[in-house]
Amino acid sequence: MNTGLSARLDRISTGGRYLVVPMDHGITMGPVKGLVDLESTVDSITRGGADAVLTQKGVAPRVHPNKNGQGYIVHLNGSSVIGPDEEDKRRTGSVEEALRAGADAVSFHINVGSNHEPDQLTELSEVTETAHRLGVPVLAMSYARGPGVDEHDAESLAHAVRIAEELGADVVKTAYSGDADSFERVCEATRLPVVIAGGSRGTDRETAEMVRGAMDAGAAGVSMGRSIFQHDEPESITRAVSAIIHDDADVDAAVEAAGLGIEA
Ligand SMILES: CC(=O)[C@@H](O)[C@H](O)C[C@H](N)C(=O)O
Ligand SMILES: O=CC(=O)COP(=O)(O)O
Repeated sequence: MNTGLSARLDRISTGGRYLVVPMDHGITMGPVKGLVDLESTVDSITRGGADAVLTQKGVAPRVHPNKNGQGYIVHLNGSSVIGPDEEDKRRTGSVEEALRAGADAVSFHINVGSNHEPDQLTELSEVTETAHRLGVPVLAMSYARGPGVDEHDAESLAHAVRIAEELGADVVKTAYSGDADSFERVCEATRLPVVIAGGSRGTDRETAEMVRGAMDAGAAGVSMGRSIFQHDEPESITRAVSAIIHDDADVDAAVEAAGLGIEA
């Protein structure tokens, strides 16, 4: 048994449920709302109930003093929207660097269906080998993304999450298919805990309904970035999402308990 790996998984989750807030978008999108004052955002979302925050290695010194003892994941590849091909995620760090940056886990993004899929499958496989040798869990961000690929098609998402398991990941994140019935098919495709990305920010109710639907379909939580870190009240929206993930709250109770009853 890999005791280091399971101990570290416990640091980024609560009772097998995951509320991870990724903030690696500084490479993808630049210093967007919520990422300029990263320190304050990290403090708010960890006070609101996030199990872990996720960033690229360079900003680790800005994360640690503000994460209120919660978990930390370092992301190991990236690309930008102004670069030649956003789907071409390139390595930005190693597992060893992530450990030196104080990570409890690493994450790696693959675009299943893109022109870069072959290289990304090899790289994810290499990352899981190194990480497991060092007792470090791997969160695979496995998207169905590429020319002619429907990013929300349940069959494609099921294939994407299955690839993550086949390559040795411990947790897999993918996009939500849009409803609980179709997302059940995605969760059934793998034994891994499945967490959903949020995508671009919607209303509070839309965010809560997406999380509730995913949990009803068998998901283990979220790796939700923009819907949380771009919110005017990141601590409150984190509380709402946490109520659904950690306390099985329904949408109305979660939104109201977080003080978000009136839609912004
Ligand atoms: C900006 C996006 O479309 C996201 O889905 C990213 O691809 C996911 C990831 N967090 C990133 O910024 O690379
Ligand atoms: O790393 C990025 C994610 O996990 C998802 O980010 P989003 O902003 O919720 O799509």
